[in-house]
Amino acid sequence: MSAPVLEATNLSKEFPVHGRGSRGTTVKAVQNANVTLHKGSIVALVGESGSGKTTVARMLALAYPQTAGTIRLNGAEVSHARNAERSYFRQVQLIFQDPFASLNPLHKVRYTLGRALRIHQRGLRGKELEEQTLELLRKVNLTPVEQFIDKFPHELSGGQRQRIVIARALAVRPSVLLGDEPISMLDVSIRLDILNLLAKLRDEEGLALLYITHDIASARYLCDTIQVMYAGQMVEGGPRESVIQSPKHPYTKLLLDSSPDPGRSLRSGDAGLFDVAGDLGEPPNLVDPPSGCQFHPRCPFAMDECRQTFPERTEFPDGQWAHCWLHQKDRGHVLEGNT
Ligand SMILES: Nc1ncnc2c1ncn2[C@@H]1O[C@H](COP(=O)(O)OP(=O)(O)OP(=O)(O)O)[C@@H](O)[C@H]1O
Repeated sequence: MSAPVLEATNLSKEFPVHGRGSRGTTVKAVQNANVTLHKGSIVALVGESGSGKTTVARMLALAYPQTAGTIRLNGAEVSHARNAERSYFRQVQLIFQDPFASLNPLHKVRYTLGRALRIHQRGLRGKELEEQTLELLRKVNLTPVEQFIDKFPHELSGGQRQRIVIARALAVRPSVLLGDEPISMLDVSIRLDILNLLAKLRDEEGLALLYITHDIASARYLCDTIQVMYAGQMVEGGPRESVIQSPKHPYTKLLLDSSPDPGRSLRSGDAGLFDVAGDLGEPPNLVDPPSGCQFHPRCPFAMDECRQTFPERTEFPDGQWAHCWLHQKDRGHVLEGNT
């Protein structure tokens, strides 16, 4: 495999808690997270609400400084010198959940995209600017392009707005897209179209993508690699089918069991698709998280070790890995079956 485009190692984030009596208290939002993104490949970061996915994305986008850990873009550690940051911001683009909030309601598509294009190509104007704007609209499948270029955000549907947000990100020719739940606020009927667009951008533009979701079925549909987060800790990861067919962490198994059948065809148009069903129970309080593996209070297989120490990473032959004491204790077989 080619060298990583973006690589984060042992990233941690603690947020200070404000208020009376909370001096020195922090929310341990992310602990020792590793993410590696390659050109032409999509990694899913899957976990329930509050597991730290957005915080990881924001650290990767330099929107939050990390408490610990390193980020490397094309092998070079991220420097906070102003010029270096500017180049980083161009190469790493973040796409949010809500396409309406991401667009200025007073600006037409032509202005929004033109402005982004000129960030990368300062002298761009006139016919060339128009041509490149139209080309961006084609790339995100908003055709016939003439119908869209002079629209305001409120004249577009949610899916069309998210395509404009993606086109604006592409305008600066990034190498990495970070999509934070990019389909979760869209109508079910168009979610698949946006996932297909992201897949096309991976294949045709060679982008490296991080796809953040609470829904493992959409991760399976889109992504090459899946990583699972629980309460700020990365608990499992690996090639998509290995993680889905043979989860190595009890939390991944719970997510799969609570999800609408991830094996069901996404072409079925099932309205419930991409929404986690079932009761996953309460995630822990990250101000005072459980010791050891944070999943242990909910884990049917919890042992003494789980309460004491977060387990080392166990590697499996096909690139799958997990942090779970079951494997350290040769008890991984208890996870087999029923997924
Ligand atoms: N700015 C902040 N200040 C304090 N705590 C924060 C801040 N941002 C996030 N947190 C806390 O960090 C933890 C992780 O939050 P985060 O938003 O990263 O999770 P998430 O998996 O993206 O969830 P969601 O899908 O709901 O956005 C949560 O406990 C959250 O309350």
